[in-house]
Amino acid sequence: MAEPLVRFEGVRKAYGAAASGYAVQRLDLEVEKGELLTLLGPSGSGKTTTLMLLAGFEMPSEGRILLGGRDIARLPPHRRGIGVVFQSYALFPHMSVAENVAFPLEVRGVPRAARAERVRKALAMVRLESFGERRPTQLSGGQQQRVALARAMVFEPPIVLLDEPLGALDKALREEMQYEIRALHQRLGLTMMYVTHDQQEALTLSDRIAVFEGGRIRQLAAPRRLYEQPENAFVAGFVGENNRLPGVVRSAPEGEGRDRAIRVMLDSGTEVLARPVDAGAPGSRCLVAVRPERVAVAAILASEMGEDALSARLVEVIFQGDHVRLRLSLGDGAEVVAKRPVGAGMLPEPGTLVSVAWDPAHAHAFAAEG
Ligand SMILES: Nc1ncnc2c1ncn2[C@@H]1O[C@H](COP(=O)(O)OP(=O)(O)OP(=O)(O)O)[C@@H](O)[C@H]1O
Repeated sequence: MAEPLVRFEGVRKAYGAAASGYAVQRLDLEVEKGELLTLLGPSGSGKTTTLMLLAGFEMPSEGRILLGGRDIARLPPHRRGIGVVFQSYALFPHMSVAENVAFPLEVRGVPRAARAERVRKALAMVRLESFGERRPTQLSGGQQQRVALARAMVFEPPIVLLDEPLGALDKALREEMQYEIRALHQRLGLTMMYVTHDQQEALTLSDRIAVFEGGRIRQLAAPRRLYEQPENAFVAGFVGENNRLPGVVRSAPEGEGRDRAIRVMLDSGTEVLARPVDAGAPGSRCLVAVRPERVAVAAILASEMGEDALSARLVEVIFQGDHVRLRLSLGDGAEVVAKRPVGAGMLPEPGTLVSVAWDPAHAHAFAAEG
């Protein structure tokens, strides 16, 4: 195996005394050359700290960080040769767009003639060739962020770090920029480490996603795997939408492969089959998670639908453009949401007694957390 471009080895970071806690708990993480790795997690989970440790703006309390196989502990930020893009564009207002992009070349002593050509190329990469003479204030937010990207890439750094770079943009522009960053990453084979708390953004952009919680990585996987096979209740709840049904494990696993299942008594009073992920032994509390798009709803009584169907009352139908959401009450306060494409058949009236069911292979049973 080729040496990863970046390697965090047992890295911990406490901002104050260790007794007051670690912002990053114990990080072992590798970034491969040419990959776009996203750090995803709620506010305060340690994503920015991890990025700052790599950029050199913070120092680890323990552990090592290697870049290209070399320990970078003693290198100040400007000698690490890493490109950084922040949420606030941090462009120099008194300089033109071209001067902003030329700045990293200037500090690295690139001769003037070579600078002009590289600036032109970098601006072309972000489709701003004709904007070189403008001031940053004469650009839209999206354009300013593209200048910041050009400035971070112009000196061809081995890795570009991006901290919520699209956080200040409106939704439409954010989505457009996501495709643009992805295209740049693929076309140029750039290695990128990207911080966001927006799971949709992470799913769109990433080769792999590291899900952070409380300074730890809870799962590191490709987007599809993360979505379809979350390894714990936290990831199941944070990535994509999930119905979360608390209950108690009733039986040890039976069956093999896709059919491996346990029985769970839901708090709402029904027993269901689910695929065990990290659920404990019989008697322990657990959480069954089912994606709304996996919940089938039929306007017949549960007893007619099959032994694993639950009976529910349709509470509300919410129109959401390309799909409708059905809110269903299981009794005892428990609710399930189902998602259906628009035009997928007649819908029962709110108030109707219906049945809901799902393939047990799509119901994941996790150990209850917290
Ligand atoms: N300079 C600092 N001094 C002290 N504590 C800090 C400092 N920076 C961050 N922290 C703390 O470290 C923890 C992790 O913060 P960090 O900014 O890395 O999280 P994050 O996941 O990037 O959050 P956000 O999405 O809100 O930016 C938090 O508890 C935060 O309060």
